[in-house]
Amino acid sequence: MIVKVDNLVKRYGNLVALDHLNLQVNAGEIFGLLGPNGSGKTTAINCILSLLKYDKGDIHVFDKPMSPEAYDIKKDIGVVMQDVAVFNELTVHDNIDYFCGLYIPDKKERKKLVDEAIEFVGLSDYRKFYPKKLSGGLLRRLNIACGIAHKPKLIILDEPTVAVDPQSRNKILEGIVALNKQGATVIYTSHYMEEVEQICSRIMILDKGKTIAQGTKDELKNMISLGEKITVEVFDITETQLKEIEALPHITSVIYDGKLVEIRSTKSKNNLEKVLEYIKTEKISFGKIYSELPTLNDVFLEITGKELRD
Ligand SMILES: Nc1ncnc2c1ncn2[C@@H]1O[C@H](COP(=O)(O)OP(=O)(O)OP(=O)(O)O)[C@@H](O)[C@H]1O
Repeated sequence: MIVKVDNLVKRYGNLVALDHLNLQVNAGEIFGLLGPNGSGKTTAINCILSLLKYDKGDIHVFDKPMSPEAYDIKKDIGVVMQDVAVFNELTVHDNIDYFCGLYIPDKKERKKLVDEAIEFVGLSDYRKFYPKKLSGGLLRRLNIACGIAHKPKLIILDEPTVAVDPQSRNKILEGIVALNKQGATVIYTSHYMEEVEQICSRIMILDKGKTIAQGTKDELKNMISLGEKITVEVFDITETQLKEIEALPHITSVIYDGKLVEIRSTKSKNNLEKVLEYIKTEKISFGKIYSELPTLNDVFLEITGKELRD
């Protein structure tokens, strides 16, 4: 097991930031820690890294007890924190070289690793740039290169795409998948459910310091009763017709905002067909009609009663 956290409790004064958290990360996974702001993701990461003291619990990394002095463990971990931490006085190349040098003393070996990292995050054209001259997205990519250049076995990324342009975001996500394919185990925290769905092999959803669900994205979606959401663009529909749609088999709710009818149903075959049949029989004129499978936001919504997004 790469990381094992048992019954972790962390309090800040009276606030319980982590409430008996249990977590296991297996070799080769991209493990996603998904939760709204303030759910405890960063606190969990900081405890795993022994950056924070905690009130109760056990943490093992690479099957060894983690502690602030566990340097043999730390050398195999690459960390990319939420706030960019690079030296403004050093160029892109020299920043990466500096951080890589903390782990790799051999100059020749380090040169190869630094060049690879620069190439990997797509900063080849910016090697001699100072951080102040980089856009937010490029700066994040530099931050990532500094954390991963020494090819650690475990890479922990805490919300690496916050406030990043779509091009850099895609580059970052592709890079994480590539690092994983090269053999690194990854812990990825985010409050963007789409990203977590896209790259993570297993996901834990946190809320208020507690695990509310975990599994693959399909397992998570199977935990809830929502089967699909059907949306119909309708120009004119009566209250009675909306009630009749709601009374169709497997339909759990119908909401109309004056333009779109949102129909939620439980898991069952032919829901869309039945809705379409009704609309045709009633000669209701409609524009677009489409069906969507549940998202991780729906999972969060059904379990907690609130949206994942702020
Ligand atoms: N140093 C601190 N002192 C007091 N409270 C803190 C401290 N750090 C975090 N908290 C609180 O602990 C809870 C968990 O915060 P944490 O930063 O771990 O959440 P998060 O899921 O990482 O959120 P975000 O995405 O906003 O970073 C929040 O209520 C936060 O306000």
